[in-house]
Parts: sequence; C-alpha cells; structure tokens
Amino acid sequence: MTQPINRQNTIRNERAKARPATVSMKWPTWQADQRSKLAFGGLLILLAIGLTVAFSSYLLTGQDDQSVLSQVTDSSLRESGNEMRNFLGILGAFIAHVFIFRWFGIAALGIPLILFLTGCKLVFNRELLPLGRTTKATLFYMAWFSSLAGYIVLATDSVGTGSVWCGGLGYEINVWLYNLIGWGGIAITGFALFVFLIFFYGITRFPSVSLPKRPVSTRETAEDDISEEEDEEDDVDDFIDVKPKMNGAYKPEKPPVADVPAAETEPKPERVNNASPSVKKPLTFTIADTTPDEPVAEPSEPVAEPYAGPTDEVDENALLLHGLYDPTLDLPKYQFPTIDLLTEYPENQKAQVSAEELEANKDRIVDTLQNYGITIDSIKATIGPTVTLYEIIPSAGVRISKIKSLEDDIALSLAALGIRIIAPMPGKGTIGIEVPNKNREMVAMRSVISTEKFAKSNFELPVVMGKTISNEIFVADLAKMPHLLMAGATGQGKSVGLNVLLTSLIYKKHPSQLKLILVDPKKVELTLFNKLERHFLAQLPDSDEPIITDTKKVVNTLNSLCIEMDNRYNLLKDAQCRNLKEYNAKFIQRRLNPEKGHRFLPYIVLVIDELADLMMTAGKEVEQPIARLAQLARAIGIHLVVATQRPSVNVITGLIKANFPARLSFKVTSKIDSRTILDTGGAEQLVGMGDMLFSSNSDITRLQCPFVDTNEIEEICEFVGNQRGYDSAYSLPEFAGDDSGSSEEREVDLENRDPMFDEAARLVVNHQQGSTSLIQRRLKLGYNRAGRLIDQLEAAGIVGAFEGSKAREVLIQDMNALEEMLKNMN
Ligand SMILES: Nc1ncnc2c1ncn2[C@@H]1O[C@H](COP(=O)(O)OP(=O)(O)OP(=O)(O)O)[C@@H](O)[C@H]1O
Repeated sequence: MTQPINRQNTIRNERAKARPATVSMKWPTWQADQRSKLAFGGLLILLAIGLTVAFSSYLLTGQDDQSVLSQVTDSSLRESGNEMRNFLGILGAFIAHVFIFRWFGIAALGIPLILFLTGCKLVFNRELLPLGRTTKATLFYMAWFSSLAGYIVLATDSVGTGSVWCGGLGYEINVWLYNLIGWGGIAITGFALFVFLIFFYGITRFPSVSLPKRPVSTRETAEDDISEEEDEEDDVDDFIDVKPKMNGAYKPEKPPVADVPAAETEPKPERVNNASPSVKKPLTFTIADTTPDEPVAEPSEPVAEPYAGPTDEVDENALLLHGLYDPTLDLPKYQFPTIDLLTEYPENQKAQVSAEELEANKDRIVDTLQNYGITIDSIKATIGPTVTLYEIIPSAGVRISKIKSLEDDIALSLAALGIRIIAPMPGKGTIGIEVPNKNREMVAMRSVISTEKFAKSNFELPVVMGKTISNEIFVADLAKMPHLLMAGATGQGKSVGLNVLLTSLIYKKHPSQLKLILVDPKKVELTLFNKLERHFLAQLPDSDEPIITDTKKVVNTLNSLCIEMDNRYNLLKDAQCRNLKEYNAKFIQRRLNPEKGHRFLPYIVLVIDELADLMMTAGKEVEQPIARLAQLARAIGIHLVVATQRPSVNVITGLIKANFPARLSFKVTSKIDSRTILDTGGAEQLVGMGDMLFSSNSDITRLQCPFVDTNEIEEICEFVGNQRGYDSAYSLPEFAGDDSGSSEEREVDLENRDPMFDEAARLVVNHQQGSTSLIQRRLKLGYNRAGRLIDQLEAAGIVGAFEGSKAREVLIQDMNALEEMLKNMN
C-alpha cells in the first residue's frame, strides 16, 4: 500500500519541475522612432516624384540626351548639364537611362509607384493600396511587360525605336529565348503570366459559364420591399469600391502561444481494477493518477472560419484587391500581454498531502462507515489542489442515501470542515468523499495561463476557470455559457475570480475583438481596469468614467446595450446570418457592405460586480434589461457575467436565474444560498480562498480558482494601457434616461428642421419602421443627428412616441399623405 504513495510523491516532484515559459517581446528601437520614419517616408515620396518626372521626361527627350550622356566623361559637367533636355538634368537623364533603356523599358514607371506607396505608408500611416501585394504584382508586371515588349521589338526588328518599350532586360531575354526555342518564346512569356495569376490570386478553378455576371444578393428573396431590393443592387456596385479599414501593414502580434512549452507528460501509475462486488475480498486502496491528460481535447470550434454560405457570392473583386478584412489592423502594433507580467510563485505552494494523512483519512472513512454497518470493497484517493477525493465502491446492497446521510458523521470523525459527499459520482459508479487538504495548493494564474490547453484554446471567449480535482486545467468558453452568474460570501474569492476571468480574456483577445463593460457599484474592485479604456472598454457616449459605478448610469448602460443588441440583430438579419460568428466571418470575407452600416462586431462582455446593490436601489429597472439581454443576446455576441455576495431570491430573481444557465459559486453561508445559486447544496461546504463549484448543463465541477493579485492586474493593465489605443472607448448607442428627459419632454423646434427631415420622413414611411438606426444607416448619419431627426418626426406627428428599445410606430401610412404633409410644412 505504501508503493502507490511513493509513486505519487515522485509524480508530484516531477510535475514540480514543469516551469511556465516567459515570453517577452521587444520591438526594434528604430521602428519606434517616428521621426526617422517620417524623414525616410518623405524621402521616398520625393524620390518617387523625381523618378516619375525623370522617366516621363526621358520618354520625350531620351534620344537627344543619350549622345550627351555618352560624352559626359569627356566634357565638363557644367557643359553637359547645359545640353541636357531632361527636366532633372544629368542625374535624371542618367537614372532614367539606366532604368528605362538598360533595364525595364517603360515598365520602370512601376518603381516610383512602389516608392510612393511606401512613403505614404510611413508618413501618413495609411496604405493607399495593400503595399505587400502591390509591390509583388508591380515587380512581376514590370519584368513581364518588358519581356513581352522585347518579343514584339525583336519580332518587328525595331530595336532602334522600340528600346524604350522593352528596355535591355526584355530585349536580352527574348534574344536568349529566340536562340533557345525560336519564336516559341512568346509561349513561355504567356505561361509565366498564367502561373503568376494562379498563385497570386489563389485561383483554384475557373468560373463556370453559368455564374451570374455579378453577385446577386440573397436579400432579394427576403420580405423587404422593392426599394430595398434596389438598394441591395446598389450595394453590390458600392461593394467593389469599399476601402479596407487598414491603417498600417504591420502584422498584429499573436498571443504568446508559440513560446509556451507543452506541459510535461508523466508516466501514469497503474490503476487497480477494483470493481469487485464481493464482500469477502480484501479492501483495496489506491491513489489515483492525478496527472492531467495532456493534451486535453477541447470541443473545438474553428476560429473565424470563412463562412461559405450556400447561396451568397463573395465579391471576388474586393477580395482580390484587398484580401480578407483583418480587424486587428485597427491597432496593428498591439502587443498581447506577456506571461512574465504574472508573478511566478515558488513550487512549495503545491498541495502537500503526506502518505500518513492519506492513510489516516482512509482508515477513518472506512471505520466510520463500518460503525454504521456499511462495508466497502475498495477506496481510491485522488489528490487535488484543495481537496482530496476518496472514491469508494460500497459492497452490494448498500443504499447510497445511507452514505449520504452520514456526511456530518464522517466530517466529525475526520475532524475536518468542508467534507462533501457526491453520491453517486456522475458516470463513475462510485461514491466520492471530498476531504480538504491540510496544506492546500495555491494555483497561480501564471501557471494556468502558460499551459498549452489555455494558450492553444480556440474557444471564442476562453476563460481559465481553475484546476479540477484531478489537477486538470479547466478552460471554459464564455461565449457558450453564454452568461455566467457568480456568487460567494464576502472574502471567499469572488473578486479574484472576476479578475481571473477578465485576465483570461485580455490575454487571448485583441482589442478589436472584445469590449468590456465593467459595472462596479462597490467602486473599488474593478478600478484597476480603467487603464484599458481606449483598448477594451465600452461606454455611453457622454460618460466620463470608464468603470460604471453610479446606479442611474448602470440603468442607462443596460438599456443602451439593449439598443446595441437590437441594432446587431438588424445587421444580422440584413446579412442573413444566424449568429455573430457567421456575421463576422462574412464581413471578413468582404461580403457585407460597410457603406450600409455593416461593421466588424466585437464581442461585448458585461461584468457586474455586485448585483445585490443594484437590485436594492433600482430593482425592476435593472432586472428587466438584464433578463432581456440574457434571453436574447447570446447570438449577437453580448455576454453577461453577474456576481453577487448575497445569492438570495430577491437578488437572483426567478427571471434572472432562468436566463443564466452557467453558475459559479464560491463558499456561501447557508445551504439555502447554495440552492439559490446552484439549485443544489454543496457550496456551503466549500473551504474558501477560491474553492468553487461550477455548474453548467447540470454538471457540477469542483474547481480551485487560480489566484491573481492586484499588482499583477495593475501590471497587465499598464502594459496594455501604455500602448497605442483607439481615440476613445468603444461607444455604445445613446440612451436618454429619465434624468436627461425622455424624448417627449425634449423641446423640438419644427421651425428649424434638419435639412434631411423630408428624406428621413420618406424613409420611415416607406419602410413603416420608425427606428433611429434605420435613419442612421440609410442616410449615413451619426447617432445623435439621427436621434434628433426622429424627435422632429415625432413632433411632426409622423412617428409615435418612444417605446424603449422597440421601433416607434409610424403614424402616416402612405407616401401620398406624407408628401401632402411635407408640402404644407414647407
Ligand atoms: N483563488 C484563490 N487562491 C488563493 N487565495 C485566494 C483565492 N481567491 C481569494 N483568495 C484569498 O481570499 C481573499 C479574499 O478574496 P476576494 O477579495 O476575491 O474575496 P471577495 O469574495 O471578493 O470578497 P468581497 O466580496 O468582500 O470583495 C484574497 O485576498 C486572497 O487572499
């Protein structure tokens, strides 16, 4: 019996050797020096202009200048300079001569084009055309055109006048090809173009004859009216002109996954088969292998896999011209936080359960059960970070409920708090007794973030929840939960838990992909995150504090989020997508037209640190938008994480609870609280300091939450906050709360109508939909102006009163009546 315990210790020592990797990334200093960039970029633009002038001039005056050039060494510079007809004198004539006459011919004009684009990129941080692709294509076409022209010049024997077309390069290539295969050289030139087109544009097949000449929108089948269809046709034309939102060409840094080593795999101790029902057999006691199975297969979801709709057509032209849309190019130089921002804790903080402790606990469990006439066949121990799980197989005929009722007696005999009995263990055919370790392991955030399981997780919103009883790293996808309710008495690890969740997301997501709304009525818990304002935070347009602490503002923000939700649903409906992932994939493939309001939609995670406080002060005003969001927001990428220290029924109401399928509970004070949050007891038995139960899809898992300290959060936020961010926080739709006066109360002066008033009126009547976002999208106006317009339409009696986040009723039914009305007003 001692042998397994020794083996266990060896395993523990071996595991202790695994060290997380440190990843640090530095930019070369010259890249950071803006002044050098500007100066160099300016020089390139100047060169580009100079070369264009010199080359163009050479095309007109080249022949005259050639004779002068050939004598330039014989006469003085001054004399030759006077004779030069090139606009840029000897130098211009000489460079143009080399580039045009000796090398590329007229195709040399591609050189100033490349210089100009590079210069603009450096000076204005703007790509007029995708730089990499344009450079490659230009260089190829220069060589190819020169070669083609060389063939023609050779074939027509016009080398005297035609040299400027093909240059020396094109001519020599063709002379060489002629010697090799005679006039068949043109086939090689043609084939070179064919191969280039295939590889450059990634052509895998040629369009079949039946393909429509241009993309046809599937919207034509939708219920929208005729004018909408016409708009869609226009969309297609606009589509080709859509400029990519690329401000730079530096590739974004990827999360530091590649540098993270795989966790060491360890030899597994043998398991003893202990499933014998016989009472007579001697009792077996084994210690389970707690080695995490590496790599643990995660339910995989492809990330941003291009959507291949059955009926849509990709706009191949836009795609070929700009490539796939890359949202991370908003902040091209953004660097993900590095692992070394997290503290490395010494290894002696690993769980220390001695062989004696294990033996003693086992004996006490067996004795206690025997005192009540319960015999068992085998017992197996699994040492976790916080508790050790003893799994027993009772002898045949023992009632499970009898063991369950002995919870307190076993706790008494073990003299330990926090005994939890799981009878039966789901899917295992055993009964589990969790006994807290005397010395528990602190699970450092650094040790879990650096695991391959988290680093390589391809979840949409991966959150590392902690370590399971068998020492596996537990990573969950917040996007699938899709909302999380969190409870725990004060001081049991809730705030640390929220910090862990936020840290996980920040380590994995680029600011363009994720926005956070942080609500902190306690005013102190989440303040550290305000440094992320211009990277990850979202807020109301007029808000002055990035972390929301004021109840009134919370209500406005929740309602604004409902409007964002409705707007997103409209966009999804327009794009015929079922969820955010499909929508974004379609946007990335440039199938959605930004001119029509389509945009890349980041995930929005709303975190509320203390719901009890809000429910007390605002009650229904908070409950209803939360419930509405929780019911509907999953498909459009808005996810809620709501925490409370008082999981009573007047805080976690039926309405809220029903819409939060994933629940997490730290230690709570009573069994009733545990039932309120988890629908079962057990959370009152936890031992605090991040010991928690996670319930999802009716599975309950006991986990040890990782620990992340406030100074680590501070470092991470500083690291992100010090980088270049957006100009401001992500702006949520405006929501006018009661205090700023509802739309009815605001004074509207119909004498000073907006110039777009008539157009807006026609739009809402035509669509019979009084929505600000419709006006905003169709008339391409800002939210504020669209809001003012809708107020004016209301005052004029064209649309009805404000009805929360629903569209207003349109009071005029047909266009003739409207035109009559507009005529009178004007
Ligand atoms: N996962 C953890 N691992 C180790 N220790 C932890 C863990 N979580 C919390 N603790 C310890 O418990 C203390 C209290 O945690 P925390 O501040 O998260 O509690 P809380 O539930 O948010 O309390 P309150 O509701 O009063 O804010 C921490 O300072 C830390 O010492």
